[in-house]
Amino acid sequence: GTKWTYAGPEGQDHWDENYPYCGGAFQSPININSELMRFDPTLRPINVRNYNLSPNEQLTFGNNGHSVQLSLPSKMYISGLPHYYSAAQLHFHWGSSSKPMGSEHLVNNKQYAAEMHIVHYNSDKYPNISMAVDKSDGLAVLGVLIEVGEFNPAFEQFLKFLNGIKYRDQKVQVPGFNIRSLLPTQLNEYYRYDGSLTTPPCYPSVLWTVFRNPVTLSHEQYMALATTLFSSHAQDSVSVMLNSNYRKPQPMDSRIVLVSFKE
Ligand SMILES: NS(=O)(=O)c1cc(-c2ccccc2)cc(-c2ccccc2)c1
Ligand SMILES: [Zn+2]
Repeated sequence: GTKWTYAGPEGQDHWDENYPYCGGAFQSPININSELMRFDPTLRPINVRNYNLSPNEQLTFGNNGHSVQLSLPSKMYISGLPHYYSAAQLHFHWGSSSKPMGSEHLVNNKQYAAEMHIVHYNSDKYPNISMAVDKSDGLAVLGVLIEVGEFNPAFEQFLKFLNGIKYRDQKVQVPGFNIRSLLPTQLNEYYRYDGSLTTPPCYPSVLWTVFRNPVTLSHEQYMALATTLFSSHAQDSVSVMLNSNYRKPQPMDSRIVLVSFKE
């Protein structure tokens, strides 16, 4: 597709000029506001399956110019949702060194330092993610809010490779590890709503699950994520830093947020 950025002439306020869904309904992210929450006792804990990957498995960790993403094998899946959803990839959104606030979802107007998304597709109905990405019941994304605090050894298992993917389209292979260790302890406490991809083409195809409890990165880990990467290619004459890669909160329209916990 055409180029898009988070700021400037191809920035998020212009995405709808080339990607009409970005100006449509059911967009993500949102500000998850207490007034719009409704407790739903039917919301089951999220079950993650085959997330404990062997170190013999190699995962591709790459800089796609808009984020860093880790490819995930489709044998990983989640249940406890209306369908089984198989994993495809995980990636991040973050702020900058001067502004350590770059999460996409806000909770009662609080923006966190960063956010991790684990993208899954409805493998009951679609053979692969490309067939699922633009279907209303196609995707399920797990959102994990990230705040600066304790050092996180789980994240270190791939953050230590960041220097190998400083520039756009660079990739490295990283040994598999337990992806469950990236998630918060309680997978039974989360926010649920119908939304979209938070990047172009913004298809309204995502069943969002944002966990209530954040995980932490140390200040050094956060700064590594926020200051190492470029959105430009290694050979480009002009280097462009990759940071503040988050979309602003979108209109709720008639949506409410279902909540799996009482208080
Ligand atoms: N933020 S997100 O979860 O809505 C998201 C999902 C997918 C996605 C990926 C595969 C299949 C289907 C959807 C890709 C991105 C993305 C992030 C940075 C750069 C380009 C694309 C972002
Ligand atoms: Zn994302």
